[in-house]
Amino acid sequence: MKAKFITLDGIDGAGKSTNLDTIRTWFEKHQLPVLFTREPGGTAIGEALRELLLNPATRANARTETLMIFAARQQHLDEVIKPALAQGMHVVSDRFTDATFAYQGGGRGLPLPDIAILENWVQQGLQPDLTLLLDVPLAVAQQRLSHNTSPDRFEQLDTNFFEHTRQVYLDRAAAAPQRYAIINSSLQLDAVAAQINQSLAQQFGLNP
Ligand SMILES: Nc1ncnc2c1ncn2[C@@H]1O[C@H](COP(=O)(O)OP(=O)(O)O)[C@@H](O)[C@H]1O
Ligand SMILES: Cc1cn([C@H]2C[C@H](O)[C@@H](COP(=O)(O)OP(=O)(O)O)O2)c(=O)[nH]c1=O
Repeated sequence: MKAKFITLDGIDGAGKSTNLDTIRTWFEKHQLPVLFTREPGGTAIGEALRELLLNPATRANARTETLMIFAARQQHLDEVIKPALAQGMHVVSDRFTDATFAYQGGGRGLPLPDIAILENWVQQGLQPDLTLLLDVPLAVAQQRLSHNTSPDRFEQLDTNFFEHTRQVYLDRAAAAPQRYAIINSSLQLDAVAAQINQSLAQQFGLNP
């Protein structure tokens, strides 16, 4: 079986961290070799850039921020993702380029075609086989994050920012439905897990 590249994305508070366990359990159950990684991050350079990106004291403008994210992504692809896929390991990345279109494009307002230029330059056509898009209305995400006492630089942003972010995710999923599974993440955890398991099973041609 050709190794698959799967990404997990969605606005802050959509439930990515929580549902990573569901994905781990699914791969264990089916005894498939898998590497879990994340963006920004996944390499020493990427984690150092992540620190900068998420630090509320950092004042990168939207273009600087985008270049830092793609710098981290280039290293992540070359050092981690492509070698793992070449060795037959499936890769699950907690966030990938959809987040840049959604946050830097939708949220910060950078033109989406500018982001697509960097995407092409860095990825050279490599795209995820499947993107699990955890979708929740903003009010649900905000309610779920309300206990968070130390929000990072992005989590401090306002409702307007996240409305646009969510909309870009949904637009991208609508434009390429074969690549995306939109997961209704406002449901109870077991119902969210069932949708994720179903999408993974379909991608691999296995039982949920
Ligand atoms: N389906 C769900 N129902 C109720 N609460 C949830 C659900 N999914 C996640 N949560 C809670 O919402 C909060 C944010 O979830 P988290 O997984 O950290 O989101 P993200 O990583 O996408 O920011 C956590 O407190 C988590 O326990
Ligand atoms: C990958 C990526 C992340 N981000 C932002 C979204 C998140 O708010 C933040 C960190 O990601 P996240 O994985 O949500 O971290 P945590 O679960 O620890 O809060 O980085 C972008 O703005 N653009 C990107 O391309």
